[in-house]
Amino acid sequence: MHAILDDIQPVNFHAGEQARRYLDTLTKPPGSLGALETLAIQLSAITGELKPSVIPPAVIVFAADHGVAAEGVSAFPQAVTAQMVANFAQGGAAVNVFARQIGARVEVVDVGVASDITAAGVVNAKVSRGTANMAIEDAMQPEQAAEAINAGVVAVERAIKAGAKCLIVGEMGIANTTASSAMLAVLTGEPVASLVGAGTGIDPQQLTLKVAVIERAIAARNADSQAPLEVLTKLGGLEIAAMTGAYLAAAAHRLPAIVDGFIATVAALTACRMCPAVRGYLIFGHRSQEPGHDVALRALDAKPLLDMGMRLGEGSGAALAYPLLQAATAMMGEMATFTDAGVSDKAAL
Ligand SMILES: Cc1cc2ncn([C@H]3O[C@H](COP(=O)(O)O)[C@@H](O)[C@H]3O)c2cc1C
Ligand SMILES: O=C(O)c1cccnc1
Repeated sequence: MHAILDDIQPVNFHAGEQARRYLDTLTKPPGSLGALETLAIQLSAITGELKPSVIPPAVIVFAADHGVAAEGVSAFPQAVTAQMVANFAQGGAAVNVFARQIGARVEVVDVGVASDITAAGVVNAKVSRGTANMAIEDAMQPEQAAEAINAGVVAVERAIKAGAKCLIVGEMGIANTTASSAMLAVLTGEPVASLVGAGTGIDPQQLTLKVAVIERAIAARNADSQAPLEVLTKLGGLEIAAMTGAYLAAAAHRLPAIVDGFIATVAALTACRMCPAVRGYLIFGHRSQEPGHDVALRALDAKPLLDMGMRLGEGSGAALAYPLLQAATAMMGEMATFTDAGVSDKAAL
């Protein structure tokens, strides 16, 4: 993991500036394509290329279970994690559908599902059978968190070898909004009640219990808010650690990564706290309805591309946003310049 941190360089500011200047030579009023222009500049800064490609995208879903599910913090039983892994493997989940739309394969990586996974095609990188219950003990041991981070790094490097030019990571893990909320409260210092949401759809009574469980876990684990790895280890999850590793690897390999919803953004915040240069490689796909997502986005000074009222995870919102990146790169690659098209620019009037 230290090796990957050493490999991360800031995005190429100079390449971004070149893209900004080139955009104003294209046949449109300067700045008229708005956020698409900002996106094109960022993609040039990430890749160092004036006309980069984001094709093909890779979708990787990390799955793991959470000991804290035993506290009754989710609307669904823990067994759903493994059942959804089988569904991903069969191509039937929302993220499979959206991945097919964008021409991406979905790789499913088991980093810590609590039961044996028999579904074909699932990558076995199981670190343990779920985390420990953070209300009672540290969710992970430091070596487990490191192993899960490394599973994320390895998965991204596998995707790059297969030709990936853009990364979308998602997650599946019943009770992972509880783990993410606990991490976020410690990392930002915001009150737990201000960022906890309904996750899979718990009722108000269960929500009160969820807040209490998280507050109890935070007090008992006593993680140092300035030590992101410790926060991840004591309060996080194996799939959240793998996602953190995936964002670190994307940055190290200068690969644009589209961040999904609440859980993904907490992993992204963790990666950025570990290495602030990661931030430049991240594009935020959508705004989740989970209240903590706004807190996490603010902590990263991030503005998501889409606002669809979604609250699913799996990488679904990031996959939906991907065509906007394609549009940004196509604009750079295919639009005529004022000179090429013989269109008068403002300066020529
Ligand atoms: C069928 C089903 C499919 C899902 N796909 C993603 N999640 C999402 O819901 C879970 C987090 O919510 P909580 O913390 O309330 O358990 C995660 O697994 C997340 O990816 C799902 C949840 C369910 C039930
Ligand atoms: O935004 C998310 O990632 C999310 C929200 C609720 C449940 N699962 C995931």
